[in-house]
Amino acid sequence: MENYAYIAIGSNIGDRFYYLREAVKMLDSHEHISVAATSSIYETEPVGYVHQGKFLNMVIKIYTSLSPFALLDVTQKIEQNFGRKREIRWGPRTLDLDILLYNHENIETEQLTIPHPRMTERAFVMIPLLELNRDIHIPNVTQHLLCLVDRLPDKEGVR
Ligand SMILES: Nc1nc2nc(S)n(CCO)c2c(=O)[nH]1
Repeated sequence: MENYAYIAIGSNIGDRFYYLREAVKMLDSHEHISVAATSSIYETEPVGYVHQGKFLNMVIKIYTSLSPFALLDVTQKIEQNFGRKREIRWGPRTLDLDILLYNHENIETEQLTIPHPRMTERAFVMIPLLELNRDIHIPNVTQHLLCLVDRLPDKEGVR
């Protein structure tokens, strides 16, 4: 299992704890995936489409020999297994699995964008993620911040 990935898990319908626990169990029981770490479970106010119930959110770290697209296929099958219907795009769902990071890779296709495009705007993702790894490197995000810093005019020491 030479690759690692971080996956965000959310649910805001039905037995939310059950859906989160089962999703982790199903991922860990996959022959090409092993769950290395799980964050605490957070209850969070819905963002985006606010007329819906509170979510339970968590983030897990996995090791996998699957490619990012094969991993996406597994996560989508698990969502479907729990009756995930993408009726309202931002609407309520029994289970949501989002691949946040896959090694240090940048992937941009119709089906899959990694790092997840909205992850840094979402406390319900960033808090559990930082709980697992406070030194997380988010490709193409931290570099923007670094290049901003580079743009500051040279200053002698401020002291
Ligand atoms: N708090 C919270 N709000 C959300 N809005 C959407 S869409 N989602 C689904 C994640 O894509 C969530 C979520 O998981 N948690």
